[in-house]
Amino acid sequence: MQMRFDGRLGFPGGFVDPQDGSLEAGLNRELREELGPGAAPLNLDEGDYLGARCEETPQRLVAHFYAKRLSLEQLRALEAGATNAKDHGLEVLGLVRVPLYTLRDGAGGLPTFLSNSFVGCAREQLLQALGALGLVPEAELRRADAASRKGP
Ligand SMILES: O=c1[nH]cnc2c1ncn2[C@@H]1O[C@H](COP(=O)(O)OP(=O)(O)O)[C@@H](O)[C@H]1O
Repeated sequence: MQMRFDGRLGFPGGFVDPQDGSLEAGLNRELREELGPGAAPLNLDEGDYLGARCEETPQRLVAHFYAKRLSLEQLRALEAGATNAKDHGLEVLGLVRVPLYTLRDGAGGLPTFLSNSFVGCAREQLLQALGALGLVPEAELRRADAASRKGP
């Protein structure tokens, strides 16, 4: 995920421009702007689509969500290039890895990460992506979600 200019966590992405031609073209343009030219090989397509959520506040919008599983080498290359991205230091303050585990105290790791502030529906999107990509078992996701709502 990324730390945004407003101090909240969110996903790389943004508004589609009329010139983009398609949702995926807009998404891939935004990824290059926020993650740098290293994002070009990612080339997300319709097969990576996970669904849409609607938002009424602070503005009415439909948030389309895509997720793609990367190899560790691909992730490292992205991270290494991200500080050269056009938006780095402006809209994007840095990339963050998400802890995919829960520590023995039942709170450290994913539950504590989920207690951060997220923009829009990004928290729900994160849980959806971790399940859909098979990165965290569904039962563990539900436990982490519940533990993070309980607080310290
Ligand atoms: O990662 C995300 N997941 C879901 N919604 C998001 C995410 N990032 C931004 N949004 C939503 O998109 C809208 C615009 O976001 P942003 O603040 O980045 O654009 P802006 O700079 O044009 O205001 C906000 O309503 C926000 O809730």
